[in-house]
Amino acid sequence: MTSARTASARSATTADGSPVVLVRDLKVAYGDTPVLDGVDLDLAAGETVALLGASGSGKSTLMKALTGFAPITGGTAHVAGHDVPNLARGELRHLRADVGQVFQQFNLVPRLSVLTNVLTGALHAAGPINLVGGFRSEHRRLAMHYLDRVGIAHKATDQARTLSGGQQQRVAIARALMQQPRVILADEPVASLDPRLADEVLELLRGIARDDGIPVLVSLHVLPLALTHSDRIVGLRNGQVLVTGRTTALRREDLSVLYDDAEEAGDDSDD
Ligand SMILES: Nc1ncnc2c1ncn2[C@@H]1O[C@H](COP(=O)(O)OP(=O)(O)OP(=O)(O)O)[C@@H](O)[C@H]1O
Repeated sequence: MTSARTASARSATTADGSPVVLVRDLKVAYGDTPVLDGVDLDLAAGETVALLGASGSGKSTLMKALTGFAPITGGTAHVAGHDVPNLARGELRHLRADVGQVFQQFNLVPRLSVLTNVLTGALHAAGPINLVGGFRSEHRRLAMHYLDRVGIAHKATDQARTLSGGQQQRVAIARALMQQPRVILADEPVASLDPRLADEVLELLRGIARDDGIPVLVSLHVLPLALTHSDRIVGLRNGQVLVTGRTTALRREDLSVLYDDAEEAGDDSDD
């Protein structure tokens, strides 16, 4: 039987010290249509990498490819020690247990308590058999620890549906942490939040990367948010990496090539 692991983050580098995520020349195609065409990506312990690109550039597909949900047709992708393109079907569960995911829609169960929602994160690793007899006390302690980590322990017994969007996203992040992931992939995690809450949630994710050592890949539509809340930026255009570099070395103008034919890359305010 699987028992709750300790609250400390597991190593965010592989045994030889290489990045947790190492992608080279990755290609993804749906049928005859290429969607990713030669993408390179590294994610190392402690860093937050913002993934930018116009709608349809391939951001979600890249995230899906890293968790075995997109058809990889070439290149290599190592994620938390898993050789993604060559995984046997039964190994996918282990890959997905090592990858915490956060989405635009928080995907909480509205009528369940905040605590129970977080506890479901443990199922990724433990499997449904551990539902029999309910969650163990170690899991409950761990869930409270992570609720405290995201600043929302006082809401533990409230129904998830009663929380604000920003609070719900914090619960979703706590649920991802409950997996004790080796990496977090956050696909447009603040697209439904107002600018102040977006800042808070992105700082929370960055703090988790920095303080807990779990690298975060976060896709964003809004350039100023990426420039404020990331250590590095990877910019996709038509399935290729067009811009990449340390965030402090990039200016908004450097990134405009990602959006030349697209809508305005966005601002971080609604006005
Ligand atoms: N299951 C699928 N079958 C066929 N084509 C797909 C599939 N999923 C995505 N695509 C195509 O792949 C391209 C990249 O889509 P993707 O969702 O990765 O872009 P994105 O950068 O995440 O866009 P957005 O910012 O709008 O979410 C698009 O042209 C899309 O139509």
